[in-house]
Amino acid sequence: MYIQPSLHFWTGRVDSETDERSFRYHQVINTSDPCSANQKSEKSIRFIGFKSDEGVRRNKGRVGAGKAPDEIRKSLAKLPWHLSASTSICDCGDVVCDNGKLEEAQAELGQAVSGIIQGKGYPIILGGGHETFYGHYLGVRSAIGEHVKLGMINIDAHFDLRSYDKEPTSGTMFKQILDHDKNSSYFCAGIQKQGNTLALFDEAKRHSVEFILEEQLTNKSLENSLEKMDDFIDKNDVIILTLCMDSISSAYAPGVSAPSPFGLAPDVVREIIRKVVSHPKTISFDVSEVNPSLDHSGQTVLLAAHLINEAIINFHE
Ligand SMILES: N=CN[C@@H](CCC(=O)O)C(=O)O
Ligand SMILES: [Mn+2]
Ligand SMILES: [Mn+2]
Repeated sequence: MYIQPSLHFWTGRVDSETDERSFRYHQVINTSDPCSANQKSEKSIRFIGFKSDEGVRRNKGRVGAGKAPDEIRKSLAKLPWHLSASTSICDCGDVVCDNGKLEEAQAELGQAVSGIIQGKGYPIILGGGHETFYGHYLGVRSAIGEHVKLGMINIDAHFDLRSYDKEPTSGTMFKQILDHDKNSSYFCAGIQKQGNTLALFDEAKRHSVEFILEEQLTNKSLENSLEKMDDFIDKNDVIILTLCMDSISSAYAPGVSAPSPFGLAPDVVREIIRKVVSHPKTISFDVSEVNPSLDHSGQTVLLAAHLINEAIINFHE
């Protein structure tokens, strides 16, 4: 079910009502229909929420991620706005997963994402469990057509290549896509041996997945990893980015279904995001797996908001 956008959660401190250089997100954000054509702005960032944790429930995880979009909005609202007036930012509302109908909700998210891209906007999807990514993908594929080479970059502790024979979950999206879409390819940064069985590593090999282990993604060896990502970007026509918040160390991101004691440091994730979104081939970004009900003092929500802010500041810059 689609819910119209509202400015209800976009509130915060007002340093000035007239000086644009003092503005925060809540003072610049508008609402928009996902399918409305873009206004005159050079760059149009559009949020769409995906209120679902049905994929996590089916994957036997800890539910609560469906509550993340509004919490992330509340945190983002308060951040200073660093872009010029030529960038517009709109909230396009939410898609809600009702009565466990995940496949319908993913299709609906796909329609919203596709509408945003066709209107020349850049979708930033506020998940939701990581099943958000399947809807994200559906929308992008529908907007770009089936023949375009699509590179999917996932920052995650997990491959999410599980079998969907029984049903799709938050752990199956990449297998669902790679099994059917021969023009898509997959790069995963932050993979953990603790988070994936040997069988999942075999599955990754079968699908020619490129990946970097979490232990290889330290500040010291980041350059090398970023070069590998560059090579992946070069091989594709369009890039989409997804961040599974459980890729980040549980010291910084405790509010997730599957926490990672050996997860990535936030500044490493920030560098990867900067690198990927600054590339002109990148057209969309989602942040998934924030679970506000498991969070400590909202720190995972706040970190997600700060990383989204980084993506917005660096988009095609
Ligand atoms: N999106 C998360 N997927 C992980 C969850 C792992 C877990 O719950 O332990 C996966 O299926 O591997
Ligand atoms: Mn994960
Ligand atoms: Mn995941």
